[in-house]
Amino acid sequence: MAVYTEPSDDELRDFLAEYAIGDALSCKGIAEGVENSNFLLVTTQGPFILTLYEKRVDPADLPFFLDLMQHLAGKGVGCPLPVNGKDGRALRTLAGRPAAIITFLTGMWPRKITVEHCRALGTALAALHVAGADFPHVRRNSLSLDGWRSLAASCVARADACEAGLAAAITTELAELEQAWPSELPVGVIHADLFPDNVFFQDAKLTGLIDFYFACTDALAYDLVICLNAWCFEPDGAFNATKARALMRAYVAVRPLNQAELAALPVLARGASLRFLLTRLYDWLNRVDGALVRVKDPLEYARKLRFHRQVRDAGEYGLD
Ligand SMILES: Nc1ncnc2c1ncn2[C@@H]1O[C@H](COP(=O)(O)OP(=O)(O)O)[C@@H](O)[C@H]1O
Ligand SMILES: N[C@@H](CCOP(=O)(O)O)C(=O)O
Repeated sequence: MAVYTEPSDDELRDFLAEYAIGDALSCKGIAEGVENSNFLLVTTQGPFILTLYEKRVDPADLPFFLDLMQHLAGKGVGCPLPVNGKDGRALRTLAGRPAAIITFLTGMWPRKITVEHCRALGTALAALHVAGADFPHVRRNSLSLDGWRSLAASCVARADACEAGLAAAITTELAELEQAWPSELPVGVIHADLFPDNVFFQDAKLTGLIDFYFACTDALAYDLVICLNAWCFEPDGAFNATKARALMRAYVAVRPLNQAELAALPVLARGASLRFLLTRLYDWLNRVDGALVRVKDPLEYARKLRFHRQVRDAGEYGLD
């Protein structure tokens, strides 16, 4: 559950008075998510999502995220739309945090991932990359090598409290990725956090994508391996080659990978594992007292990292 900031009734009333979205009927904290405080706001015009942006979101990046949703929705990608206030602005302040209201997306995220979900995801991810090709803004990925370096520096001294040997594993991996990280791959807008809880389905049909608050400009194939990690491993940690093949093949049917991208997949997958290992480890080591949030398991990503370290080529992910 993620509610870090709870606006008072007065703050909420004054905030909603800036919008023409009907009268508020209820506003309840949402029992999901990790990064921001989210509320289901129901007005006489229907449901909306109210988000207060928290620690990992730089307020200067918010126009990028909100414009991106607008751009993608305009190209037919299912995603929420920012709601403008009476003054035409989507972004304002609530309870001392940057805040926005976005439209409510119907559907549910899948609790039990199937091969069909992975196939639909591959198609949707490629469509997102194609639709983002002419998005005019650029946002550097703050959670790539530079970000991993500083996260690792702030975590390694205490990492072995999570698992013996974790500090050494992180240090070794980071040093190797510094050498091997590819720099010549096709880049564009990536979602960068397309986990199952950010993809909605209704009756087995993918209805849309949410949570664009890590979106940035980076290697498109990196986005694909983030999904590979998040969707193609079983709860017991086993890699599911059938799900991987479905995801990968659906993606390349819309946006083929070039030879450099194919060759880079195992290294990119290691980077994607280290990225989520480090943010989870940071959150695990710095748990916020009293926050309604479920801290995710860093070791899940330590195990995925170990898996990718022994992968030789993209064939093992279902691509020849
Ligand atoms: N536009 C939306 N439509 C419907 N539900 C949403 C929408 N945005 C967020 N949610 C709900 O809020 C939850 C948390 O949102 P998310 O953006 O993933 O939060 P966080 O950025 O904190 O991880 C989602 O799992 C979903 O239940
Ligand atoms: N997906 C990340 C955490 C970010 O949470 P989300 O609710 O924004 O998807 C992880 O699993 O570590």
